[in-house]
Amino acid sequence: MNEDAALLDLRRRAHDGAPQALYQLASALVARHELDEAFTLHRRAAEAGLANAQIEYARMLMYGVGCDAEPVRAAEWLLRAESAGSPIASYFLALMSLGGRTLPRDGRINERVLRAVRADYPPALRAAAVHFGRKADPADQLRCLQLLERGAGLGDVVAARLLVERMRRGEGDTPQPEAAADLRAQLQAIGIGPLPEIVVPDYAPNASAPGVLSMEDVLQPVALTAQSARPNVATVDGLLSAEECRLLIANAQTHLQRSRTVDPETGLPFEQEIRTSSDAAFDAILEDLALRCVQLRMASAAGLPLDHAEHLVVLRYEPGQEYRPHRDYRPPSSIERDRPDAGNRLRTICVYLNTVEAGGQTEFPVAGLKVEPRPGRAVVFENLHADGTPDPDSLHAGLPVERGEKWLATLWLRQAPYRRF
Ligand SMILES: O=C(O)CCC(=O)C(=O)O
Ligand SMILES: [Fe+2]
Repeated sequence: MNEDAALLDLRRRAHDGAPQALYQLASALVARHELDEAFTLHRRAAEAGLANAQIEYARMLMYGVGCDAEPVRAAEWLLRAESAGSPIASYFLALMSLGGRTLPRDGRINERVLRAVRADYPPALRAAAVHFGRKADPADQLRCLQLLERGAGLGDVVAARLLVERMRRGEGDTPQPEAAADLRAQLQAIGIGPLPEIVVPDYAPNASAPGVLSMEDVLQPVALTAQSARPNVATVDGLLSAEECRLLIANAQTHLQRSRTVDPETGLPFEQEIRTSSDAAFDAILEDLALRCVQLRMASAAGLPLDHAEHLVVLRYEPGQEYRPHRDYRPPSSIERDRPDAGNRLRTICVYLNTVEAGGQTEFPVAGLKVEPRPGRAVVFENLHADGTPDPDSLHAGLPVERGEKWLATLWLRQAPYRRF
């Protein structure tokens, strides 16, 4: 059956309003980006009590897909699905609660993640694996491996890639080069190549007790080292673990495109020679719990709540590629087009994700400062003066990569909330 005939068939079956048929039709319409109709159909199936539809409807409300974002209503629908027994609803409630805006950060976050882990929901397995992977206790390291294995076994390609790296390197257990090579070959067969070699020598393991899942660990304060007062630049080593760096790269690889910048005249994005990297911008709807945790860690190192952040961007520079001197604050025309209430870009945090063979430093010419890329290291800087006006001294550049490649994760944080949850 071709696509249109399949859709026609779904329409015919949904005609009498059976919730499962409405849900299936709505899901097919989402895949075809026919979002307004999908939204209405998911709502009807949700109202008829179908838990999967309640979750999809809630997700559309959460992210503002096919509608205006209404996180409070999204949470209400998730609570309904959760009380009907859905562990996936619990997972999304945990994801929302961690943001701390729509739902409180209470003791239920971990309980909810655990419920989704026990139900073998792959995104929950992945997030829990990355969490336990940051704990020093050998039992937690083993737990991380087991969770990655479960996820990989259920078809989670990112979990499989993280697992390969651990097995090859003997992270968390003795090295298993043959099993790693087997799994790598399976991934290669579906077109997925190896991740860069990443070691973070100096990251601080999570401080929470061994064996305990404590997702709020990502909010722990970190001590920054001042590098310059004018402009205000600080760094912290080992903010992200090797696994978190790999997670970002693995997620970004499938979404890379040529980087663009904003035209100061029109406020519209365009390609130009100032920025020659490729990047992946993570739309809110691409964000899962593991990615959200990494972003929370970054925002909290930058001293601001995650809801001040624009979308996460992961950049890849190849030899010769660079980001020429620029400032991150945006021209008024561009702010007007994109959430003016959130104000301008107050602060930037960039985390280096891999070892660059040569080049690729972040340079702040006014301070005469060059920050060396090193996996897990973050650089945080102010783009505005204390009174909120643009600080031209915040000029900075990603120097050309000379050898190897450079992967970088950036969050631009606005003066006021930008995200809805
Ligand atoms: O590549 C770098 O080191 C700097 C990146 C940067 O300036 C940005 O993402 O805004
Ligand atoms: Fe920048």
